[in-house]
Amino acid sequence: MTQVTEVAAAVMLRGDPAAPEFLLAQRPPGKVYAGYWEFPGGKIEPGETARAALVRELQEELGITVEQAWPWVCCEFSYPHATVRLRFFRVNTWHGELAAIEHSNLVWLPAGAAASVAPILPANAPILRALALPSLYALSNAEEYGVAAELARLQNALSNGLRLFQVRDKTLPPTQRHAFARQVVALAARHAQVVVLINDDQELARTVGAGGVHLSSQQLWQIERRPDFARVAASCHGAADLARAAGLGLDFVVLGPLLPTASHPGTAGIGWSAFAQLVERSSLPVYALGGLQPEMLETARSRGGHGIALLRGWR
Ligand SMILES: Nc1nc2c([nH]c(=O)n2[C@H]2C[C@H](O)[C@@H](COP(=O)(O)OP(=O)(O)OP(=O)(O)O)O2)c(=O)[nH]1
Repeated sequence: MTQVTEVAAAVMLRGDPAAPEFLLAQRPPGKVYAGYWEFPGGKIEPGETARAALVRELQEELGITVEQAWPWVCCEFSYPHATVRLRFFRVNTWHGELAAIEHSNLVWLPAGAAASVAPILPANAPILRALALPSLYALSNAEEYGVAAELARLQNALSNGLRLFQVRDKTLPPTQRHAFARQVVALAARHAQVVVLINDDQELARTVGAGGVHLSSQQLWQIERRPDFARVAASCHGAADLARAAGLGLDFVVLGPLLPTASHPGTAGIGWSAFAQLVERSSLPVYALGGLQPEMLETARSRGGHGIALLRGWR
C-alpha cells in the first residue's frame, strides 16, 4: 500500500468575505519543489491532530497565532517523491504580524481570479478553482412562488451579489421551464461572474447557454463521465454519493437534507454532526442543504461546509 504523508494547509483569508484575498507562500531553496507557491502548512506529526499541526506550522512559518480555523476540503495527490493527503482549513482570524520566516516570499491574491504567480504546486489547482465558489448557492422555487415572482426575486438577489444559481423547478411544464431558464440566463448575464446551473437537463443547459448542470443523486450514478460544461455540481445524500462525485471530477456538491424542511416537515435531516463527519474527507467543496436559513452559514462553515444552498431563504 502506498504510504500517505498527511499534511495540514491553511487558506488564509482577509478582506471582504464576498470577495476575499488569500495567501500563497513560495517554497524556499533546498526543499522539494523549491520556488513553487503553496498554501502555508506542513506535515502532521505522529499523534498530532490536523488542526494542531496547522496551528504549529503557521506559528513556525509565519509567526502568527491562529484564532479560528475551519476545516474545508481534503485532497490526495501523488508526486514522484510522495503521495500527500492535504487537509485544508480556512483561517479568517489570527494574532500577530505575518512574516515569511521559512518561505522566500508571501503574496495576497484575489479569490476567483487567475493566479498572478507561478508555478503553483500541482496539487493546488482544484483548490484555487474551489476558492472561486461563493458561499451561497440559490435554488429556484418557481413551482411555489410563480415564475414572475421568482424572476423578480432573482433580479433582486443578483443586485445583492448572488453569483451561483440553480434552475430547479423539476415539475414545471417543459415549455414553461425552458422559457424560465432562458430568462434566468438573460438576467444573470447582466452581472459579472454569475454561474447558472440547470438541474438534470444537459440539453436545456446547452440550448439556453447556461454555465453548467446540476446532477440529481440519481443521475450521478447514471452518467459515466463528467458532462462537458464549465461547472458541474451534484446532489449527494451520503458517503457513496460524495465519493462518486469526486471520482467524476465535479466542481462541488450539495449534501442533505440537513434539517427537516418546509416541504418534508416530518423527515429528520442528517444533522450537523453527521454532516461534519461526511465532509471531513471530501475533496469537493460541500454546500449544506435542507431546512437552512441564511444565518446558518457560519455553522455550516464551522462544520467543514463550503457554504449553504437555499431554496426559500435567499433574497
Ligand atoms: N504546505 C503545503 N504543502 C503542500 C501544498 N500542496 C502540496 O502538494 N503540498 C505538498 C508538498 C509536500 O510534499 C507536502 C508538504 O510537505 P513540506 O515539506 O512542506 O512539510 P514541512 O513544512 O513539514 O517541511 P519539512 O520540515 O518536512 O521539510 O505537501 C500546499 O499548498 N501547502
